[in-house]
Amino acid sequence: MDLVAFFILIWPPYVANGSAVFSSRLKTRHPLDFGKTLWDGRRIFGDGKTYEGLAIGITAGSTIGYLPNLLSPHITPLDAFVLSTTAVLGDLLGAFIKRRLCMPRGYPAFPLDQLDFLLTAFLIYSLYAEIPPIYILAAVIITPLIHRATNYAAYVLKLKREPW
Ligand SMILES: CC(C)=CCC/C(C)=C/CC/C(C)=C/CC/C(C)=C/COC[C@@H](COP(=O)(O)O)OC/C=C(\C)CC/C=C(\C)CC/C=C(\C)CCC=C(C)C
Ligand SMILES: Nc1ccn([C@@H]2O[C@H](COP(=O)(O)OP(=O)(O)OP(=O)(O)O)[C@@H](O)[C@H]2O)c(=O)n1
Ligand SMILES: [Mg+2]
Repeated sequence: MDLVAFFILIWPPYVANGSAVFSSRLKTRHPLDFGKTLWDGRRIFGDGKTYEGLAIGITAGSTIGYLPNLLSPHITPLDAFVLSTTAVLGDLLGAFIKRRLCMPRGYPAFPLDQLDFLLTAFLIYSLYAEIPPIYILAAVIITPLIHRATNYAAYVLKLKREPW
């Protein structure tokens, strides 16, 4: 397993998902679903998914997420954009599923919260590029542990309302 290639692949989705929480510091935010509910009376995505979070996640993931390639080129800027955009969309899909399961915003849903963004990014990326299966296995094992640590850090920094 090429550890550098592995890191370079998971970094754009990590940055995209991790940086979206910085939107919580903004004065005004706009929910992606405009507050609308579906047939079940539940919000489409909920207040935790905003245009601002989406924009920060895609921008940071495509830029900061690409930076390691300046030292060791493995993926293109377009790849970093695809991996970041699909990561934030995967997080959105996770929220959509949680709302359909009647879980309120912030309710813990293991392993959906931990893996929705990464597996969505990997799935879409693998439609046009190859991801070694061992990378997927390694990512599925380490990401929930890192997610726990980063979410706790985000909670301490008052970026998140829950420590999970
Ligand atoms: C590396 C190992 C083994 C452990 C990490 C230990 C640790 C405590 C790291 C702390 C990193 C840190 C200082 C984080 C600051 C707070 C922060 C931004 C947390 C982001 O976490 C939020 C969480 C939301 O997830 P959810 O929506 O699913 O609930 O995102 C989880 C993110 C990941 C699992 C990916 C891992 C993310 C990182 C390693 C850091 C993300 C990088 C950035 C945010 C880049 C900085 C961006 C800007 C705009 C400055
Ligand atoms: N597209 C996004 C993603 C995240 N966030 C911000 O980042 C925080 C943490 O994201 P996450 O943990 O995914 O949201 P939750 O509040 O846990 O909500 P959900 O139950 O819908 O996942 C959100 O509360 C929100 O402030 C955002 O504004 N827009
Ligand atoms: Mg969450």
